[in-house]
Amino acid sequence: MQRIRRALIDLRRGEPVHLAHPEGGMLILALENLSEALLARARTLATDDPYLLITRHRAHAVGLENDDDHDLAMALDADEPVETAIRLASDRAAPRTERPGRAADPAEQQALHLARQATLLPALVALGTGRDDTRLDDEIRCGEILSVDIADIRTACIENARQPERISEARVPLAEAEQSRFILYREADGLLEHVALIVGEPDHWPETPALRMHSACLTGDLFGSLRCDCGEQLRSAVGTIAAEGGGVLLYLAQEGRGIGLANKLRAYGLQDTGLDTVDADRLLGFGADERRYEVAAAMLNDLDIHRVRLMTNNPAKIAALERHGIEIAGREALHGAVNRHNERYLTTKAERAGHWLGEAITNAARRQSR
Ligand SMILES: Nc1nc2c(ncn2[C@@H]2O[C@H](COP(=O)(O)OP(=O)(O)OP(=O)(O)O)[C@@H](O)[C@H]2O)c(=O)[nH]1
Ligand SMILES: [Zn+2]
Repeated sequence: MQRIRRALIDLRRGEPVHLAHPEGGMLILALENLSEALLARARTLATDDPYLLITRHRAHAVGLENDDDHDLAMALDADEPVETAIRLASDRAAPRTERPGRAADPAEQQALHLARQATLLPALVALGTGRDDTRLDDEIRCGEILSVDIADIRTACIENARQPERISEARVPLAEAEQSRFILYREADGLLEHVALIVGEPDHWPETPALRMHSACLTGDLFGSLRCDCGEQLRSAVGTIAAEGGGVLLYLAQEGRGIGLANKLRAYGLQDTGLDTVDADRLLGFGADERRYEVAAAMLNDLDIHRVRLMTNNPAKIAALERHGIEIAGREALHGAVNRHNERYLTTKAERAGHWLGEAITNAARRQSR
């Protein structure tokens, strides 16, 4: 797990990472850190030419032929590989291209998974490496290049989700809920931290406590952004939980529906050119919602909470918690105000992600389709 964590950090820092697998290995470079110098360094350690890996979402969004909806491996122009890679995969362009791609193999899919875990753009340049390349072996041995076993990526991800550890806690009176306690959990690889906000005294909670499972939104929660409804939902949830006699709010480090703040801001840029929130994420290479809820369920288990009334408009959250063994005894809606900046975002959530957003949004959607 330590090695996977270092792989994420190396990719984020613009270092090549070696993925070892039985049929040989590959060096991967994060597209968003790609430069002529980085590619030149990788070339000295690899046996094959560089090629590009992109997700099926990106392929679909830019209209590439991809019958079976696979992640794609694509050749790069031999003369200008860096430029072609950036043109084909970055958020700066959405080219139509006839360039043929082949389905990414399982190792390449895991490589893309690593880029997503690192909350980088999910696009990589890969170069095949030989079995007994002394130069590469030397760099790996002296720690210049990290080599991880491809099979370890998925295992590490699963183990991580199962073991968020309770690290510290404190009483923190809040404006909307004076009797509140923060408990901080850290995922096993040491990277992500999530908070459980305990409102009221658990011994005096209603038999089925209210739960708000809230994904981080720096722009909305902290700065009151008008582009979304998150800040209002957060504060109103805390107030409602307190008024109902107590319960819990999980504040999850899943900024931007799991794509990270950097990519959320990229997506906002694309939305300003006319795309909706789902299509913007797809163009960047992400699915409509990249969040997972194993960690949330593990935190609830640790808190000995197994049955809740969930405060959400999102059917996927209910399904995910039930899948992870939490009983949902009821749902409470949670609406923020609609304004001219968030109207389209909320309408898209209702129409494309099936959120139950009530009359205000149905009316807004009707107005937009006129
Ligand atoms: N990718 C992306 N994420 C966004 C955008 N606007 C808001 N978000 C993120 O969407 C998430 C919303 O989280 P929640 O309010 O917990 O979840 P929800 O899916 O809206 O469901 P509810 O429980 O009904 O609120 C946060 O992580 C925000 O950062 C956007 O335009 N693009
Ligand atoms: Zn938000």
